Amino acid sequence: MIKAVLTDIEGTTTPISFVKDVLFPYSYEKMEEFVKNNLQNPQVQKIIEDVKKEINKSDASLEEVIEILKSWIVEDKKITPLKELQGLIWEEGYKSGKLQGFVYPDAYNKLKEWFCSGIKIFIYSSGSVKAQKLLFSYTNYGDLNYLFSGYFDTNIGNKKDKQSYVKIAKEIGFNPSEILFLSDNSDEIIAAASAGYNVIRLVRPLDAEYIDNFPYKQVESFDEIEIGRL
Ligand SMILES: CSCCC(=O)C(=O)COP(=O)(O)O
Ligand SMILES: [Mg+2]
Repeated sequence: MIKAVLTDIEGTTTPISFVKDVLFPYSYEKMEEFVKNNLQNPQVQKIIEDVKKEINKSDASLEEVIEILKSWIVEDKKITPLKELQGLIWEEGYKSGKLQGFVYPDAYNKLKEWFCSGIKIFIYSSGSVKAQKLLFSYTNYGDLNYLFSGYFDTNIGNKKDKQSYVKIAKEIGFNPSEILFLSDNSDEIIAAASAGYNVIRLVRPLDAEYIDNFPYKQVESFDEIEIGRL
């Protein structure tokens, strides 16, 4: 019996285009100014040090660090210090009204239905926990954070790594067989399934295609998910 849902964001609750065409360009354009204006912020200082560690170059200049961060955005690298920094940059965008999170209507309706029936809902995204909370604070349906019992990002591990799902199950206190994981990414689906989760792959028509002979269920919308039937 499913008692908890763990869901991805990009390509699952939210269109890929919102992340790639709105959030990423915003962080790219603001990166240099934000880092230079926030050099006294201990979080930014730690992020800069983490980037230097990641590239194995302890004497990298600030300019080099900024260029690396920007190149990671272009390459859609899911590297933790970049994701942490993007969360800080997007905060100003959401708070000023320049950014508004988007959640698909079917995802909103189904998440609300599950929440009302006592299913615990958790988020697992490569975006930082701060970025996740911001996106769901400022959506087309208002603040949706009341729906969620917890949030996970790459600090718990890579989304394509089975161990990340093992750790999340332990942390949220459910057996993997009681959890349904939702994502558009087939590698993430396979990793979660190998940890014993129930899984469904989202195939949003504008974002993805059905994979032939994929061994797990694939759906276009949350409307097609009936938890009681799994
Ligand atoms: C939390 S909003 C930003 C999403 C993001 O930065 C990202 O890389 C999306 O990855 P996901 O794991 O949600 O597919
Ligand atoms: Mg995704």
